[in-house]
Amino acid sequence: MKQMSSSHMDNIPSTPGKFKMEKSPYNHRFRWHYSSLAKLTFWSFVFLGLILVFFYKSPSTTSSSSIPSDLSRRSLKTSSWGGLAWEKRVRSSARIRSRNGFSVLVTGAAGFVGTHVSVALKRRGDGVLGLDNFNDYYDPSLKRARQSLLERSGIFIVEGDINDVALLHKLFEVIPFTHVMHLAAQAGVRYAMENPYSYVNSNIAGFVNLLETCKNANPQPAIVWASSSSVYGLNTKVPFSEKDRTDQPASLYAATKKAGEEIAHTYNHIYGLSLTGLRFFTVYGPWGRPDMAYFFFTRDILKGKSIPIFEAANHGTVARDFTYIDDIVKGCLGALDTAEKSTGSGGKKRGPAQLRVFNLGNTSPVPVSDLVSILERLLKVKAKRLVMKLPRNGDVQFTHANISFARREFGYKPTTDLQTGLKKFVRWYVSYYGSVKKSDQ
Ligand SMILES: O=C(O)[C@H]1O[C@H](OP(=O)(O)OP(=O)(O)OC[C@H]2O[C@@H](n3ccc(=O)[nH]c3=O)[C@H](O)[C@@H]2O)[C@H](O)[C@@H](O)[C@H]1O
Repeated sequence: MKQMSSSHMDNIPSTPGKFKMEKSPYNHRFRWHYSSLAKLTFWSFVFLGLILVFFYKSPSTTSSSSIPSDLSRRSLKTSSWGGLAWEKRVRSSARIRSRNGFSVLVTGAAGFVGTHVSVALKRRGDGVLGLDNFNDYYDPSLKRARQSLLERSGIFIVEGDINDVALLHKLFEVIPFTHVMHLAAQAGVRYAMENPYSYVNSNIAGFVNLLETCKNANPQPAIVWASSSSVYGLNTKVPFSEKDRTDQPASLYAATKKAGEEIAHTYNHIYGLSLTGLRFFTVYGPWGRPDMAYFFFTRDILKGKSIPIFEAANHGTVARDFTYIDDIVKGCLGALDTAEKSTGSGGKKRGPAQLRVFNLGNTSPVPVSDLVSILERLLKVKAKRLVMKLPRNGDVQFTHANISFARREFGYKPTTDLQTGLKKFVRWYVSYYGSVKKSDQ
């Protein structure tokens, strides 16, 4: 904004050079007054124009957030909320319909995990309100389709951003949420090299905004949020345990999730917020993310395009502990159900509060080349494999979860193997995108 106004001002020729002296002093005075008036009018218009431009460009006139425009370019632009009808929809969506049910704010509700978790919560009678900015990191029409799915279950998704402080404040003013399921994030390991600020904006600034609102809320909600298996970074000891070091992230994505875990510690320590971080291990399934390998491999195999399969040095196997979405949903609900209440109120801590981190994985890593073989069988199409060296852009060679902690705390027990889960994914993929030709996402 500042830049715009100064460059605009630089383009206006300076008036003294243009000022033509008149012989008569009266004339002169008249000309001077006339000129001053014209100048005053002119600058008033410029000023008014700048104000108008500011309000037009501003994402929400009620927002007190001051995120630089490049950081918020994919996030705040869709914000539209407020009004009586809007409030009515919010209340109806968040209404609890079962005894001892929760009222849960689900951020990232139009996302892959967010959609599945929201439906599961609603189904058992909890009140669910979604929040999503519908950004275009991947095809927003898939997010809209998920939104329609949620609407059919009576779940309203507020269109807005976790960086919109005024919006978050308003939501907590309307609904005294008992829980927040925080799944809004900038995901994807490799994209962090392309758009690093998006990770800082969503995974750090957005998370802090949310925690600020939660800490001031009365009552404070308990928060369960999505961390990532990527925090184990370059660790070589497997399976990964929550007790292992997490100080050598291999991507900015991982670093922002790790930062989230430290930030969670701080808000728990200072304000008594109950916080549970879930380290998801490569979640896949129907309604999944098109930026993930299993998803775009399916698309490209069907199209007859070659697919890049990474391998480590000396033909080393690259493998992931792929975890099916239904197992992840069970883990999310288990974490919510065992989350203790926050202990603070109105921004003040009243006692120690719960702080937890859990691995949610499948406990059986599968090489990426085996994933491709399963897809080939399910799709009945031979893949054009292009074996490539694992790029040095954030990928790690291997992930494997130790889940004993989640099993002990809330009986987490994944039951879907990759073959079964991919079968369900492929069935969904074909029904959603129709024929091969139409699968042009
Ligand atoms: O557990 C997590 O915390 C993360 O999981 C997911 O990251 P990843 O495990 O890296 O998933 P994904 O990209 O599907 O690659 C899968 C495999 O295919 C390999 N891979 C990938 C691309 C390619 O072109 N070729 C290839 O072989 C690749 O080397 C890898 O071995 C989420 O995206 C991330 O948001 C985060 O949630």
